[in-house]
Formats: sequence, structure tokens, C-alpha cells
Amino acid sequence: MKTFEQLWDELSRKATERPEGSGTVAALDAGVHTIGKKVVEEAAEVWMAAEHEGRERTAEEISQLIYHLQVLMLASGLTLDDVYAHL
Ligand SMILES: N=c1c2ncn([C@@H]3O[C@H](COP(=O)(O)OP(=O)(O)OP(=O)(O)O)[C@@H](O)[C@H]3O)c2ncn1[C@@H]1O[C@H](COP(=O)(O)O)[C@@H](O)[C@H]1O
Repeated sequence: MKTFEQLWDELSRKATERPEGSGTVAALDAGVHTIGKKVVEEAAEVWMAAEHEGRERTAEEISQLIYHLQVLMLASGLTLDDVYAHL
């Protein structure tokens, strides 16, 4: 299990160190357009899970949406504080 901030730290490290086999590095190389489409896809899956698939599937889909949002933040050069400033 990890928190939002722990995942962010891990993904930030991966973006810098670019380890072999990292899906995050591959996503960052694919770019904002591709990552953005993934965000939309995962958001739809969150909606469908919440409406039809129960708590566990909804939590799983939300975790995937959070992951893809963080990748989009990295690809856009945003920091956590840039986002937290609007909460
Ligand atoms: N939390 C995630 C995470 N959530 C989602 N994903 C990616 O997003 C995909 C999910 O999208 P899809 O909906 O297409 O996948 P799916 O198999 O259809 O799954 P469902 O939506 O049907 O459940 C997964 O296959 C992963 O590629 C994630 N990829 C990585 N992480 C974490 O990110 C960290 C870094 O990962 P790497 O960069 O790959 O080392 C690790 O701690 C990982 O656990």
C-alpha cells in the first residue's frame, strides 16, 4: 500500500532515473496527448465502476486514475504544490 505522496515520489524518481521496463517512463515518452487519453479512459472506468461494479472495483479504478493523473502532472511539469494551491 502507498499514499498519494509516496506514489508521486516514486514516479518522480522514475522520471529522472528512467529505469528499464518502467511503464511510467514509456508513458512519459508517449507524451501528453496519449497520457490525456488514458486519464479520460480511466475517469470513465471510475464512473462505470461506481455506478455498476461496487466499492472494490471503484477503489481500484480510482487508484488507476490517480496514477495516470500523476503521470500527466509529471509530463506537464507540474508539482504537487501547483495542484494543492487550488484545493
Ligand atoms: N499504480 C500504478 C498504476 N495504475 C495503473 N497503471 C497502469 O495503467 C494500466 C491500467 O490501465 P488499463 O485500464 O488499460 O488496464 P487494464 O488491464 O485494462 O485494467 P482495468 O482498468 O480493466 O482494471 C495498467 O496496466 C498500468 O499500465 C499503473 N502503473 C503503475 N503504477 C505504479 O506506479 C509505479 C511505477 O510503475 P512503473 O513505472 O511501471 O515501474 C509502481 O509502484 C506501480 O505500482
